[in-house]
Amino acid sequence: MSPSRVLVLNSGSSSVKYQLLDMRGGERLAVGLVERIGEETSLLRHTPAGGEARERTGAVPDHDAALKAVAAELAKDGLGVDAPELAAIGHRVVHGGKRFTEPTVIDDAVLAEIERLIPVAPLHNPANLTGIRTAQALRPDLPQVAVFDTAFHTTMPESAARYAIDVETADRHRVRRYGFHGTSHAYVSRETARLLGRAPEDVNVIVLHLGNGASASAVRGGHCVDTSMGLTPLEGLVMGTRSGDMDPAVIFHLMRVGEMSADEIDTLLNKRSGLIGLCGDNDMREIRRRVDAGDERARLAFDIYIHRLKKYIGAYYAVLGRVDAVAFTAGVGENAAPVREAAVAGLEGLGLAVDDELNAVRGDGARLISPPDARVAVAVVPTDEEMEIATQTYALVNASGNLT
Ligand SMILES: Nc1ncnc2c1ncn2[C@@H]1O[C@H](COP(=O)(O)OP(=O)(O)O)[C@@H](O)[C@H]1O
Ligand SMILES: CC(=O)OP(=O)(O)O
Ligand SMILES: [Mg+2]
Repeated sequence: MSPSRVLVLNSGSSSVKYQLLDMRGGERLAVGLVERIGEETSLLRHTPAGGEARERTGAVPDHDAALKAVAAELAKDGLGVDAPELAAIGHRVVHGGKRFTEPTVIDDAVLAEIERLIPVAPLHNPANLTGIRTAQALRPDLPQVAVFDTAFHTTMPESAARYAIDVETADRHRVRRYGFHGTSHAYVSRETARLLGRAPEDVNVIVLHLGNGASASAVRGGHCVDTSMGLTPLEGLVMGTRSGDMDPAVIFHLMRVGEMSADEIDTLLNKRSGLIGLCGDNDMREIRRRVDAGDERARLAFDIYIHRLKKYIGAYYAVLGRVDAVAFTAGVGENAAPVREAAVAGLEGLGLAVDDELNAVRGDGARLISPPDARVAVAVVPTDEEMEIATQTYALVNASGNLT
């Protein structure tokens, strides 16, 4: 039988999430993550199918070491990357620029392009590259496939993708809005249509991907028509550590009056802003705990986060004209009922409402949280970037005869 396993690596700025899947039966053989890479207290959590989770703490200095540790854990369960059943390794790559609109088998030219795009995804593309190079070293014979966060957004019309700046300057430097989290927006918009019992072509959805990074998208009939992230994953919503939208003149002001360098401002806006900059915490669980305890700074941070989210719901409602569903996903969207409640509060005029009891239910699958008679469905739809990457990777290696 031809090999049917796919290993998926989702390398973030300080973490790696991974899954080993058997695509013939759609079975998850192992899932895990390595967190706090580069710190003394890195954590590896590995869960084989049907088995107990194993945790290890201790310094994991970089992504290369993280992947080697992952490979060692897989080997303990007889699922080592040297297994002949492995068909391919699929990688989440955050920035694919304009060139990559589809999943792509990685060769030297693809690697060079991902590297060239580092300045516009400084937190993500370097980690993605390390993941690819380490995986290539472990299995040089296997196809390695890149699935790009930007791909789903390449259908955005020019009116949404262009900034209103001088066209020649923008084109010379490839300045435009690319959008990110596309694998998640694609998967969640499709799953939302399925939840409604309708074909994706017939459904307009606003997807709110609220993780540590966060973005919104307007999806019309299965195609993205607008999204909140731009040239880089800094634009748009308030995030864990990123500012999202602001007047670009803030940067010149900080340079001229604050005497800060471009690099200092880059770090400020990407790593010391958003929720952590506003209140010192970027985890929504901790922020809610502080809000409930009467902490004013946490309250203000929460209110700013919600205000921005609400503005995007309104904007994308106008972009789409008709909205069938609003879907909440990722760590915050799937778990934080108070965020969902506050984001939709007061939007009854748009046909949007949340049922308090349904919203409070904790569950694993996709579910509606709007009242049964609501004009627009509000849903919690868990994302599964790893499964989507595995599906696309497996389809590509089968189609291109790359299976060994
Ligand atoms: N039970 C929960 N309640 C509220 N927020 C949560 C919960 N679990 C996770 N989160 C939030 O989700 C975030 C992580 O989301 P995730 O989608 O995993 O992000 P990323 O992929 O960017 O690392 C955490 O920082 C935290 O704010
Ligand atoms: C693009 C992006 O912001 O990704 P993440 O949410 O994983 O940081
Ligand atoms: Mg994520």
